Amino acid sequence: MRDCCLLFQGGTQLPSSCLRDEDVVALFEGRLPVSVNVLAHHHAARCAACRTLLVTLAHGDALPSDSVPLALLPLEQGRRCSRRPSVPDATWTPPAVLDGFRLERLLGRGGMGAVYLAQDARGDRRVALKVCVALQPDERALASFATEARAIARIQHPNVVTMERVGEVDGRPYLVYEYVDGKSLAELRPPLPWPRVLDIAVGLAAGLRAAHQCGVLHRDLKPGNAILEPDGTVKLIDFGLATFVGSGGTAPRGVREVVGTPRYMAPEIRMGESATARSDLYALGLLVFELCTGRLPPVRRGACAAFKPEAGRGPAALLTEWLPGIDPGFAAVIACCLAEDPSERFAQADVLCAVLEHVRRLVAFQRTSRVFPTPWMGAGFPPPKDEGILAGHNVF
Ligand SMILES: Nc1ncnc2c1ncn2[C@@H]1O[C@H](COP(=O)(O)OP(=O)(O)OP(=O)(O)O)[C@@H](O)[C@H]1O
Repeated sequence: MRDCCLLFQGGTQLPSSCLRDEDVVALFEGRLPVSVNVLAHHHAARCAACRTLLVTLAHGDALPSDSVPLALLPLEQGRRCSRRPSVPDATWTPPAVLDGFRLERLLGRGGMGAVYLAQDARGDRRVALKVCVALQPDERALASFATEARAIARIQHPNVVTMERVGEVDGRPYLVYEYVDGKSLAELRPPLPWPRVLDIAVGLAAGLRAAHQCGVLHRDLKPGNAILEPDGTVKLIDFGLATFVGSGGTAPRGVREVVGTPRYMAPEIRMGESATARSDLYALGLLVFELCTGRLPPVRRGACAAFKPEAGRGPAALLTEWLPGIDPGFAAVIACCLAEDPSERFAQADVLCAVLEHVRRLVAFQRTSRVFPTPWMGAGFPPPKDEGILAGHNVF
């Protein structure tokens, strides 16, 4: 039995004792005001008992009997959270030391905040710290920080950035993540060799699979929101526009909302439909197509302002035309993600992930078979020297 709680009496003081069960339930049901939500996470960051409880509940292992299932939480009803605001002109400058973290340099700045490379309080580890730098943080920015904290706290996976702490300074929320020492996919110069992109695609799909299995839709997958480490591991970041899905796999619908980055939005999202796992898979398909070819498939605007592929030239045909050496299985998988009709895409990220892994195994097998000839290989050996998985491409 945990102690009684001072946290929500007034909601402004820093919590000094543990979260009550009803407060934890309210937190997961999205009923806590954003400012109190931040305080709760702040407390949990320092309290092992509450952190364990939150993480356990977030993974759906043990729900209090009177709570609704996590998968049914009505989190964003009524909130209009369309696009991110553009970077504000006048911004707040954080102090050199923020809540014990020494800020070393700016890593990136987006619509919701600035991300710094920082040293943790003991000075022995580097972290990435995102802080809201708007002069007057509005409800949308605060909601984005709270959403990101809740989303990433649920997911523990090597292809998703890890959240280490949530806090608030001068009324501004901040988030502390593991520092991913690599390049965002937006910093790479496509086209990349397609076997390399196949590896990246497997990592992205595995990260999405982990998120979807925890009931989280990313809704803003794009090159700037994935970081590639030198060893080839890719990690999803920036869950500020995420949402939480019901058992049907569809985001709850409040007001009509168009969420995401227009360039990578699925056609149904452009038309105001709710996000699903399949809309995340569409964004993944576009991203992978762009990495392979250096451009997006040509589109024409349809009557409903949805993007439609040019007649007769679907993504698979374009990929094989632009990249004659691409594995046809890989091209078909990308094309399936890019189907205009969501029902023609893979139903779930785990299916996509399994298919991509299968394609990668086949491609590797074909290449090793050619390197190590067997009697049934016939006259085509040796194969032409080309790029490939075995050649160990390095995009850095
Ligand atoms: N954990 C991390 N490790 C290393 N770099 C990071 C990390 N998180 C973010 N960054 C860097 O900071 C940049 C901005 O991060 P992020 O996308 O989370 O901010 P944002 O304000 O939500 O941006 P946007 O509005 O463009 O999506 C990223 O593109 C990346 O370069």
